[in-house]
Amino acid sequence: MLFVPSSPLGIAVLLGSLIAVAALVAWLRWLYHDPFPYIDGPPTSNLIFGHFPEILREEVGIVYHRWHEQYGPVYKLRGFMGATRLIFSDPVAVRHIMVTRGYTYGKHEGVRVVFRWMEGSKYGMGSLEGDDHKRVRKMMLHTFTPAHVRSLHPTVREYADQFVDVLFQERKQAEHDMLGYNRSAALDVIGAASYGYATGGLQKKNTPLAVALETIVTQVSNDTIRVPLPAVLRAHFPSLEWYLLADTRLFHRNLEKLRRVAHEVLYTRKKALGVLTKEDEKLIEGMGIDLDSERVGNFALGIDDVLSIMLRDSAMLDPDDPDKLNDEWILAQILVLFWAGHESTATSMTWLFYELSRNLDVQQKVREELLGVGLDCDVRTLLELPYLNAVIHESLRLHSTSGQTIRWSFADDVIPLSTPINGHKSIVLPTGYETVFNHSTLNCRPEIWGEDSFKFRPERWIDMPAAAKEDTMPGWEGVANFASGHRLCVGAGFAVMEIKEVLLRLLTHFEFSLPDDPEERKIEGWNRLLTKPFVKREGKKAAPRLPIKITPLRAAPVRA
Ligand code: HEM
Repeated sequence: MLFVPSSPLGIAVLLGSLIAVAALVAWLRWLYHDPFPYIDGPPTSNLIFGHFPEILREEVGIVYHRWHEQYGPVYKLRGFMGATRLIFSDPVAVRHIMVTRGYTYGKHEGVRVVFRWMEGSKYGMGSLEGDDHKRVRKMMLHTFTPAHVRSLHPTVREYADQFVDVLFQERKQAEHDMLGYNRSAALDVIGAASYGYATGGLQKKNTPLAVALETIVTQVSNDTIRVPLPAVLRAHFPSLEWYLLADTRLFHRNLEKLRRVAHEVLYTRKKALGVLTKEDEKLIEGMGIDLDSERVGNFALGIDDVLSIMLRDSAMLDPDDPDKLNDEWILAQILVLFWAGHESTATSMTWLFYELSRNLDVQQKVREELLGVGLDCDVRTLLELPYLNAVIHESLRLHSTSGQTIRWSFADDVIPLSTPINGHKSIVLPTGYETVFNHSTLNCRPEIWGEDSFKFRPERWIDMPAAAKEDTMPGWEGVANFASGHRLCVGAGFAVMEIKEVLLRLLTHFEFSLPDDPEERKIEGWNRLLTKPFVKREGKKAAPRLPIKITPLRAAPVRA
């Protein structure tokens, strides 16, 4: 039986003893447990947190570049309590782990916990592994084929037009927060394209849905910007999940808002498709959901939004077909799409506007290409514009919003290497080790992109160096941002189409430049679940934002 002291002294003695035992375990592990003595790595003296404090001290990615330069494509770091983690940028090793060995590597339970929190259940794609992940992914891939993505283009165009209108309405402001606009736009787009749900974010910022999403992001990511204790505890003691959020009630309230929206869109669709059951009707009544609400009224049968395809696919399967997903599963994927489909696109788009505002010559060059095809250009033409493509790839290369991919070994394995390390042609990796792929390191390897690999120079994608053409690093079109293998982002094509359409409309109407105040121009990238821009003088605990000056280049369009 656990002895729980009641006096303050007793509690202090208990805590002190626990810390002493933890430190002893860490120290012993540190001294005696290193399965990779032939692999180098930077020293650290932090027994409990290993290299975490050093990683969090500098802007995202910086320290990894230094270590990569010093220790090469494979090195080791220490994690919590002396655990060893391996960092890879060797293409053969990365391909083996991310692509070839598939589900031998996956997400650590502590990471899956966070996905389960945010996706509101255990069925969301982000937290699934193995066969469960396979069947949901199969369904998702079917909804994001290139042809279907192109068919969603008119919806994206509608919101890109709204974006232009909002910027004209607010043009008198001296400065605009580009991150805020992009978030609203991306949320509107994903809501409409996925479920015909009008989130209304562009027209009325801070809608309850947007606020709920933002509050959850801030809550979940707050622990990773201070000392990494809660994040580390979560990773090692996932069963403590609810105790590790500062305000679980607030979290729950916001999650309920998201789940309610998910129910609204699911049952509106089911009604429209004629597959609403008696049980569904009871549930809707119990939740007080109005299926004829204006927000979801956008939908009409025949619009192939993502959810309709999921429901139709599922309806066609036999009840005992293992690929058939019941409502609980589909509800979870609705939340997955809200998360996966808006924050990452909005943040990537924001970094792109940052680069274009710092590089006005590039902005002008891409504007001329866009003016050349005109606002009515069809989606295929838009997707093939070479300079637009180069600009987006270059910004993604320099700014990976997800920062890194971490995979945990679920079984013993032997990892091949392209270049031996201290005579070892491969690494014997036991079960239960963390392998880390820092996107920025993978994207900016000087051996692939040359000495100026940290510079924004879109032309490098037009006249690609031979090493880049021959590069075998897995990823999406030469960048690591969208992960790879069986977890490659299913929405990458959609995200890029959306960014292209937004650029087409925004750059042909406005010029974007850095603010006049030099202090407002100093931007840093810190982790807030994703790598977001922060104004340097406000620090990394402030709200992320990107101040930008917007100047109209022509009169506001008159809409019919
Ligand atoms: C520039 C924008 C985007 C970036 C950088 C991005 C990045 C990523 C990354 C790194 C992953 C892998 C996460 C992991 O390892 O678990 C991922 C997965 C995913 N993304 Fe994206 N994403 C973007 C846009 C989108 C959009 C617009 C959608 C939907 C329309 C989307 C849907 C998904 C889904 C469903 C997954 C889960 C895939 C799986 O687990 O198999 N993403 N994304």
